[in-house]
Amino acid sequence: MSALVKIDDLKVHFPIKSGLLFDRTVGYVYAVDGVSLEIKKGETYGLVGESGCGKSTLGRGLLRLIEPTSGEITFDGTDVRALKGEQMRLFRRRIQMVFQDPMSSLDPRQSVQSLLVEGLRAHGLHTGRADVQKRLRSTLDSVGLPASALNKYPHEFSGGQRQRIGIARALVLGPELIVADEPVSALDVSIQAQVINLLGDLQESLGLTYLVIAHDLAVVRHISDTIGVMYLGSLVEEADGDQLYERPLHPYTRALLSAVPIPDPRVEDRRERILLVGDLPSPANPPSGCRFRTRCPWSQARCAEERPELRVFDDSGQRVACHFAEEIRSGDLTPHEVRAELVHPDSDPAEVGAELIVTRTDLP
Ligand SMILES: Nc1ncnc2c1ncn2[C@@H]1O[C@H](COP(=O)(O)OP(=O)(O)OP(=O)(O)O)[C@@H](O)[C@H]1O
Repeated sequence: MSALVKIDDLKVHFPIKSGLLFDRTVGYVYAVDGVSLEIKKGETYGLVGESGCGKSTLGRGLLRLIEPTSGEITFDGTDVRALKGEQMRLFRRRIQMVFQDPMSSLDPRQSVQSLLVEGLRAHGLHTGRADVQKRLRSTLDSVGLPASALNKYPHEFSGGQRQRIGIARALVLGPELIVADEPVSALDVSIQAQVINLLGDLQESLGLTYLVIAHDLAVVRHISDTIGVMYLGSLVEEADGDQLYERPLHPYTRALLSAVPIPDPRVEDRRERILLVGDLPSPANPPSGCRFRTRCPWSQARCAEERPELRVFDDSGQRVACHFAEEIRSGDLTPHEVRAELVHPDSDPAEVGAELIVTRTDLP
């Protein structure tokens, strides 16, 4: 499969302004700080990480809703950062966004028909009443809503149905890539699966490519061909979906995975548990070297001095940005704190003084 999207060393730095007229730049928020990745045609790329790590900024930077500071973005062979005027408008039609909270992204005063027509009009696709009606009905049908929904308003629908309208609004323009930013995190768990299945069905029938942004690894697991893990503006690991779960290499990925509950108590009791304590450092003042080192139980002097590159780990194609991924995996490097007794599921994390706690029950 060829790459539909190529992002190379993308940086999005927001200036921090000060002074009476806010005319003095006193620093930067390094929201995205050198991310490179590729999204293949027809695949789903899941981007995960804690709140504030730069996922949404990356998605918006890709669409140039936020102007990147530096780096390259190629979409279907076109240099996105060089696009202007009409070319930019055409490009925007090819990529659409689906947002987290359908209620706040849909204007409550507009009927579904008017919400869908708005996009068509903005892109000059509002040609002929009969054609438009046909297009709207078939789009609604593809997201599992009846044609009668056209004359209703967002508040008349349930949360899951509203997200279907959000998806219809993106689809009506016939995009190739959909950037879905936390598409199900505002929905009840029972409804989440329905929306995720719908996204999967649409991908199959329409050949869509997705960038799905989520803070929850459980959400991206079932739909992602490739998963990228972000931490403080950087990609720390990237792998095929299954591979990432079977063999997480980066300490941060291991911590994220250990927070996902496993329904089987026999597995749940035995597995590795890494509790991340402490807040995400400020992206305005990131740690030197490896951004994760201040919360990493395996950090060494080198981690403060040298920022690890996202490098290919072995011929599986898995990539990891950690100087010591091999040593951690083989067990040659032991974590600083082993406080197994305190990470029993009933223990209160507030009692735990250590920065990070690791049990090593099922490590190699
Ligand atoms: N327009 C902006 N101006 C200044 N700082 C910003 C702006 N947008 C985002 N940031 C900062 O950039 C960092 C990354 O934010 P971003 O929203 O991309 O993270 P995220 O991982 O998507 O988190 P969330 O899931 O909470 O949206 C945060 O520290 C945020 O405060």
